[in-house]
Amino acid sequence: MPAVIEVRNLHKRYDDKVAVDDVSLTVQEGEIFGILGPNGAGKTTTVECVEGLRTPDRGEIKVMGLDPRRDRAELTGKLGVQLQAGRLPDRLRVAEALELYSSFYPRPADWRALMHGLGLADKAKTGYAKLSGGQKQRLSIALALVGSPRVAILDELTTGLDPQARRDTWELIEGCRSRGVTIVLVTHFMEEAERLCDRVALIDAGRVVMVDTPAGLIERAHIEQRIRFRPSRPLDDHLLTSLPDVLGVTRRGDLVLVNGTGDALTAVTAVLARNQIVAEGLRVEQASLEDAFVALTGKHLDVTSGSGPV
Ligand SMILES: Nc1ncnc2c1ncn2[C@@H]1O[C@H](COP(=O)(O)OP(=O)(O)OP(=O)(O)O)[C@@H](O)[C@H]1O
Repeated sequence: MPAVIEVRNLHKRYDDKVAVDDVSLTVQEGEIFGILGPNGAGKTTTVECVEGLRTPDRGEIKVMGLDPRRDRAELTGKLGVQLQAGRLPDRLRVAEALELYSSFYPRPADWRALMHGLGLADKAKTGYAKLSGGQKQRLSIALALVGSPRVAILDELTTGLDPQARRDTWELIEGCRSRGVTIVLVTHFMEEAERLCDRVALIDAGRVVMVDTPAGLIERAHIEQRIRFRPSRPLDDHLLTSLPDVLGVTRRGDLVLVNGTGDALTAVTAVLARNQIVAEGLRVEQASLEDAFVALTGKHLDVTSGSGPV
């Protein structure tokens, strides 16, 4: 598959803050490529350089063989970019915005179909300022896709959407992929990355930690078991972290989550029994992308913006 985006040794700093520190990425034609990482990892800066909105300090970027800054005019129409919130005039109505944007492109998509597909039809005559956060978000996705781009870059695709709208949006994005659109998806929703992305780049502190399929990342993190339970008495994590089969221990409320290799379950239950601790609600689960992220970076993603199950 040919590469549609190539980023080589990208560096970008803001004053004394290094935001992107030697990032290299290749996005192949027709894939959904996820960029996943915690807040402040440098995801947005990276894609803004790819979009030509920021000038890198160093490095090389090619989008469909073009330079995002020098060849900006030529890229318009081939590259769809999701607008950040609040970038439209307050009184511009949904249908007007879509019709206007579609008029900018030589081969636009059917904007009415996009409006329906994103659940905005009943808001066609509503001004931008009167839309809810989720509706603005959906409009920004529609505007990114209305030019029928070959490549779309979607930053925080479903942030602020309710579970149903999030699922609908995922379907829409899958529909785009099946029509051959290449999609770059910046997200910190693990479930979204796992469901949609063909490959994911894990980014942390301005660097690419690893690029692989979601399943490949999980495999590379060598997590074979994920055990969760509620201890009947206070439990010192060190009892578990000192076990050779345990890769990591995290807490979620009163739940203890243990990632481990093949024999972790036996080792954990033995140590709990020795300490007269009952593992209430004990479950062994399949490792997720989130577990892989923690194992590979030693960090949790910031999930304050609500990556709960949908
Ligand atoms: N215009 C700016 N001026 C100064 N610092 C900035 C600017 N934009 C981003 N930064 C800093 O650069 C780092 C990377 O930010 P960036 O927005 O690229 O990260 P991100 O991974 O997209 O984060 P988030 O998920 O929170 O959007 C952060 O420390 C951020 O505070």
